[in-house]
Amino acid sequence: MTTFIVSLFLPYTVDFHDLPTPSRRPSPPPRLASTSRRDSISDPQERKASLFPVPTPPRTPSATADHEEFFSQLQPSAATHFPKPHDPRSLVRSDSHVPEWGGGLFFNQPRSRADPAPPDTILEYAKAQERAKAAKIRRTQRSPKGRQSRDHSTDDRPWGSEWTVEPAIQGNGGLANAVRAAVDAGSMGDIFWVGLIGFPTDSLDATTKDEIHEKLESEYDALTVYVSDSDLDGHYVHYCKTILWPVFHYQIPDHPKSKAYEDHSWVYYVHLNQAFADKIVKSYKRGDIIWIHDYHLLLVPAMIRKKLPDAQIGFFLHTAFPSSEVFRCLAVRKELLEGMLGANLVAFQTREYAHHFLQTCSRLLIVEATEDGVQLDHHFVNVMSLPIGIDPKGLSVAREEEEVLSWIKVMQERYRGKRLIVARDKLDHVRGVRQKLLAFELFLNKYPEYRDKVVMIQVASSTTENSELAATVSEIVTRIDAVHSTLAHQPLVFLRQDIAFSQYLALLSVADVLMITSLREGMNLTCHEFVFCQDGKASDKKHGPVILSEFTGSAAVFDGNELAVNPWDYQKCAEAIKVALDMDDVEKERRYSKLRDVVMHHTGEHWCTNLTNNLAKVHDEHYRRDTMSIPRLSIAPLSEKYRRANKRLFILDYEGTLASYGSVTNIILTSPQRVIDALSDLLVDEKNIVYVMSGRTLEELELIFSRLPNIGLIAENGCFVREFGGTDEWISFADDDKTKMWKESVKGILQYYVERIEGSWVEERHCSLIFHYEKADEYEAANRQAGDCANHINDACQNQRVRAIPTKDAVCIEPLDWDKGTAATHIFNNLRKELAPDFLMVAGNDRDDEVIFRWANDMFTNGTITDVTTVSVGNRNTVAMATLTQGTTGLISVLGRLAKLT
Ligand SMILES: O=P(O)(O)OC[C@H]1O[C@H](O[C@H]2O[C@H](CO)[C@@H](O)[C@H](O)[C@H]2O)[C@H](O)[C@@H](O)[C@@H]1O
Repeated sequence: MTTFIVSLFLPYTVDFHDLPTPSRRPSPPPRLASTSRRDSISDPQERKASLFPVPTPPRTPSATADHEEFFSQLQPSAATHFPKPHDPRSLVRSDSHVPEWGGGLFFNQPRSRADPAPPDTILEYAKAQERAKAAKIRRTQRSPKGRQSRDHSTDDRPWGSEWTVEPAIQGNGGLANAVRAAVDAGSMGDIFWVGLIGFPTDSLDATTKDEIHEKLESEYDALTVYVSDSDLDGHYVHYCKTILWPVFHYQIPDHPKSKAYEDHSWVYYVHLNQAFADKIVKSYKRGDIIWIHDYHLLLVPAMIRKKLPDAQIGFFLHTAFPSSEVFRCLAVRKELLEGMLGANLVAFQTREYAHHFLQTCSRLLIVEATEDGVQLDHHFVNVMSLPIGIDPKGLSVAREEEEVLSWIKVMQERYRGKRLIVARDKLDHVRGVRQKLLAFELFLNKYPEYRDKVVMIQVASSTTENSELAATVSEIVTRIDAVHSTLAHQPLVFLRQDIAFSQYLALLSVADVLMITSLREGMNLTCHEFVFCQDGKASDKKHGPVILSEFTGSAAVFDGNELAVNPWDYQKCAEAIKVALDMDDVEKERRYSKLRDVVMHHTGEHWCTNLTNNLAKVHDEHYRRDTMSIPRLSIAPLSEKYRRANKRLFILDYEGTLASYGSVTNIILTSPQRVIDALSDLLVDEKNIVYVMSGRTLEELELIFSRLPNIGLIAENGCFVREFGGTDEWISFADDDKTKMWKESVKGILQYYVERIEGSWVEERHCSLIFHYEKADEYEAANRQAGDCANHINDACQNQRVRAIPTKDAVCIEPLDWDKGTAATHIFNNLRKELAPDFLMVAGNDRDDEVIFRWANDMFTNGTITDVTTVSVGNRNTVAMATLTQGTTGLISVLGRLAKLT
């Protein structure tokens, strides 16, 4: 059994050695400040000028230039980008920030043969297509037979004779580190990476491609997908980067260029996704697990599902998932959702993104979405959230490296007496660098007393795609420098290029504050790395605070222990800087220990292992259900029974059966109006007696069903019954004194868990107690403790005739003697003789409905009721006679069809 980790880029690439390297430079060892350029200046005047440069004209601030030189002692190259440049399997940066795709930045690699300039209009696009076609024909005519791919119309260099496998610069470093950590810990088994090799490959001949494929497959457990340069360009540079990436980060592209491109680049997106699906299908063996990652490959799950109906497929989205109102702006939107829904399990970084996805499916695909997933016509797709994390073990080794330790010393010396605010972001609109600089500028204006004491070091690698943003940012940098720099101090160090890995770790270690102001971001592993590096093992203990945009996934996991900011609120961001700098040690410590707990618990390894376990579980449930012989509810025989009946009794569960789960006042995913309409249609027929059963209190049920005064109700899972026919009275089965006693004992136990699980709480109903932990800070830990809590109560309260049942995000404690089955018995026994039904239909969806299914099945087998139908809505294993996989919508439509029969 192998797990395929499918991601756009492999964690490996290839460096060709038969050509000169464009930007590779030998990496000098870190030098202490005394060896830096300005310290070598002997003339004191000149030295002073160098130390304290005067503000310079716009766009070339000298302060920055000075610092750039300082940091460029290890200017990024393959040798400085990775902690272990010659070990392709080693830890990499979580966030790679490659400024240019396919630019041959660190390695000798071919350039793209696709048309580099994105046409502005559809007309230009059509012309470009024509040109490309003609060029292809010319190339084919020139090439010798069988070697069509080896043509060099744009690049005649012979790529191929000598190359080595190197760690990839492109791609998702966080994913690579997480998988590696899980494999090393032995929790993943065999894996195969599936992805692109990280550069355009049209210039490679077939033999070289085969050789690379073979080496990566046999020595690096990696399957290379080859696509044409134009497919890759259209997919990545255009559809992904100009359409999906902005939209997923709440930036609706309305630039004319984007609009013109939308329809055309979609084709390339499809092609590339298909190439990935084909590769996986070809390599798949029964029992293999397929994990597809991120927004580049949204269509792959459904493409694989088409060919491999039983495969175990998981999909994880690393970016944010926007609200349905934003997602629906995409021209091709249903296809994207349907593509993702080919998986058994679709997972997100946070609950918010998962919830957005559920709502989007519900609204755009008109399917039923519950908290657990999406109910499609023939199957259920589970949806969950699980935040990715870093690899503390790997990072711990990396920061012990001599180079990192030297840089820590260098920086401590260089910035002695200053408070350092640091950040490393790609200069992309979504990272909010502009907003951060404006907030910093405001901070300097508002609090001049800090001007000489604070330095913000902002590393921001830019791309040509974002030249407008780069220019705007440059202006702000220049302004800050011109206004706030003095002879002795420059408060802003703005680096327009990336820094070496060792410098990055050193910077995180010596900083006082980290400031991240992304306008949206799936997670932000830089924060996690900062927290890890602040523990004082490699440098002085810092335990510095994190100023973090509330729009990042990391803010959701840090849960208020960061200094959360809205990046558009410059005033508040400026204040947050002050709060961070003024924070006393006790408060720092309090926050830091919480942040560190999160970082050390939500590691990449934990993420990988949990995703794999969850996928196995849901796949097993889906598969088991499919192979079980419980028939689907068949409407024709049910209609026949309905027609011939003289009196019909319906007992229908509410949440999860008639309506999706939700609070009484806020039922988001399914409107109860449809439920009310369906039930009132049934109630029109005098032959029908209808009861709704629920775990909710009598007051809640009265509220929900206020418009159906005749309806019978079963509240608190069988502890109360309001009889059919329009009475206001409730029959209570439980003894008040006994209830009071057991509640006292159970509350004592629950108190223990409430104190230990932050965010948990106890809801008291008339005859039951519910221990809720859906908002717990540490959800996984809470989940485990909830299991203990249930066992604890079941052991301790045996004599009090109560039981604790773990349900989703809660433990329900209720009396043993009263349940939906006993309520149904009561109802049936009390029906007057002339109302005795010869038709019974019971519908439920959860394990607490099994008892009433059993009761109803018995009524049929012992001949008490002629026609009985028990239906389980959803996909669980059940004793019901039939299942209804279309979910609540399916049940409502069945009831609607019955109500129309005469
Ligand atoms: O720029 P791309 O090649 O399109 O890749 C997108 C980004 O992927 C990685 O970030 C994503 O995954 C991270 C880990 O789960 C998460 O923290 C981040 O929010 C996601 O966007 C990669 O780290 C970025 O450099 C890429 O830009």
